[in-house]
Amino acid sequence: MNDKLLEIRNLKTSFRIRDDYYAAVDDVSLNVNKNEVLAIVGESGSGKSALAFSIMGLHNRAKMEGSINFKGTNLVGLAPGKINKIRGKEMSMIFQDPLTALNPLMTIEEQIGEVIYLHNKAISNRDKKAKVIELLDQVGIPHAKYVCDQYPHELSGGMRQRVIIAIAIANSPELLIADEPTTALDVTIQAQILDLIRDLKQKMDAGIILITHDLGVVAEMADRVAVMYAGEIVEIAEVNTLFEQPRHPYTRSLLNSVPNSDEKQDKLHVIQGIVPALQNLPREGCRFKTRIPWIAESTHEDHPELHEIAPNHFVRCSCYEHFYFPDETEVENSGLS
Ligand SMILES: Nc1ncnc2c1ncn2[C@@H]1O[C@H](COP(=O)(O)OP(=O)(O)OP(=O)(O)O)[C@@H](O)[C@H]1O
Repeated sequence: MNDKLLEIRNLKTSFRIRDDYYAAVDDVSLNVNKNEVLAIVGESGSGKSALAFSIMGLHNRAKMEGSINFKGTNLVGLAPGKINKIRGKEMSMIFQDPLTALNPLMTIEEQIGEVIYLHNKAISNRDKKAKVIELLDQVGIPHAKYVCDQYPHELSGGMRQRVIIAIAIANSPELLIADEPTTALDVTIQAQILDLIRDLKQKMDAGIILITHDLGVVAEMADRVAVMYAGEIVEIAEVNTLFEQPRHPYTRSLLNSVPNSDEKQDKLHVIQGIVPALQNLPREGCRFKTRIPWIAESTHEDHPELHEIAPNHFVRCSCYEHFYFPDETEVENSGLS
């Protein structure tokens, strides 16, 4: 049986800034299988949302190259009419911020009902309402009939996020993209929402792309993890491998930034700096080079590629073989402190 749902090859998504195009997603290749959670992690600005929006066909003016094969159809360059038929039905997205994703002027029933109707115009009002109530029940919203007539501002943050999830799963999508689905929520609600997503994966056999800053969530939810830096995937591996044997300097830095790490206290835990702005990204050589200047130039590849260093474990650039966390003198000497 072929479990492959999504196959992305050499995807490059570029935005026009003034007179030029700059890639926010660069040479990304990955697969997502049915009944699998692929987590995508990386700092702010690394291109996670740009990748998610590329898959969903939501970038109106970006230039897209490469391919996004979803169940045998290449979505890159697909006519808007065709992608609209897929989006919201076969693939859907849980957005970061429930307040901006919901229409403040429509009731909950109208919003969920609209998505159901869009992909099934023959449905009767009665069946549509029954389906809305069933979905609200499914995402754990109590008093579903009453909530149907409420507006988004009348619900708590956790309840609004559940509505967003109800909308995303209304047509039983095979691929679900969740972009920071729990960032705005408190810890208890967060756990409930994650349970819900896990449930969807199992019950609907869905493939899930989970974008998050939270490595605790990754450890709990993901089957595989892709680490993005400056638009590129720098490491991709099964979740246990990634946590137990991280190889790329950036992955090692991300993991060391988790409190209570076991790494020795006399070493710097976190690599300084931030992802450069899109126009200033280094486009030649190893993009992480400037953040680890104590590592010899000669250890980087001129054209870093992803290498399969063990089955299903890919790392970009050979610098990982020579990487170590520096002591403070080395950082001072390198001018980074
Ligand atoms: N529509 C756009 N036009 C121009 N630049 C954009 C656009 N969308 C994103 N970018 C730029 O692309 C880069 C990647 O942004 P993206 O939002 O994908 O990062 P991210 O990893 O999702 O960050 P966050 O975790 O903060 O959401 C950033 O430099 C961002 O400024």
